[in-house]
Amino acid sequence: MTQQSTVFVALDYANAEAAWPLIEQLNPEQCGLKVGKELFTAAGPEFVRELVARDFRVFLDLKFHDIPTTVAKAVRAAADLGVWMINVHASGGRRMLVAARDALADYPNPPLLIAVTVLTSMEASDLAEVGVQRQPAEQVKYLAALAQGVGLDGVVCSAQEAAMIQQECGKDFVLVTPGIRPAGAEQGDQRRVMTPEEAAKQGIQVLVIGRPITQADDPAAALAAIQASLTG
Ligand SMILES: O=C(O)c1cc(=O)[nH]c(=O)n1[C@@H]1O[C@H](COP(=O)(O)O)[C@@H](O)[C@H]1O
Repeated sequence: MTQQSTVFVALDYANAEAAWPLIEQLNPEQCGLKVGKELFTAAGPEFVRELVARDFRVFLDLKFHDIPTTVAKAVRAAADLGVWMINVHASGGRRMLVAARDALADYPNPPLLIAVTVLTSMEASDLAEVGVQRQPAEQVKYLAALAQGVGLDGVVCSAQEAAMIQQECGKDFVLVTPGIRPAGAEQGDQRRVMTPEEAAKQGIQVLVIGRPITQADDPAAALAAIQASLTG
């Protein structure tokens, strides 16, 4: 029996005013919300607290990648907002991941702590340019093993690597997959993509979807159509 997938809408808007019209139409029982670098930088922690107060599960996607002490403190600041999930870059290394994990040790209800493996916008040639000779899937597997070994809750990867990670890390390890594109949707800067239907069939826990929803003429209708396709 595969787990049900939850769609997290990537609120990649310039500011809170631009994001509210869509949020007002969403039901916190039906989807989660992802706040990333653009909106967080513009709208700040108060905006995130407001989403949490409205009972939304919030994925605060700030992809921390810094020295261990800085990341540990940033992780605590994020957890203090009451968000459901946060992320750090696995390539920050073991000591940084341990510091992030330990920073949450005394929280009664800590957010899920997830490691970004290889960004879904990257392909083999992009990795080679930063000195990584492995294929993306191999590098994802390598970093997922590191993250799981340290005790993180899961990883961000592309849906193309989901089956492999489930086999290596077990089905309780949380998979978060951006790069989701309905058939016919524009790929944009994403490189390792999959349709929502295919991703949901694999039992991926969190499907992150941005532009196919936020840039649709009717974003709420686009989300509803995607959700209908997951169960259909
Ligand atoms: O951590 C993320 O959320 C993330 C990791 C990754 O590897 N790729 C990726 O696209 N994301 C985020 O997922 C969202 C994808 O948005 P769309 O490409 O518009 O669906 C963006 O907000 C990205 O910042």
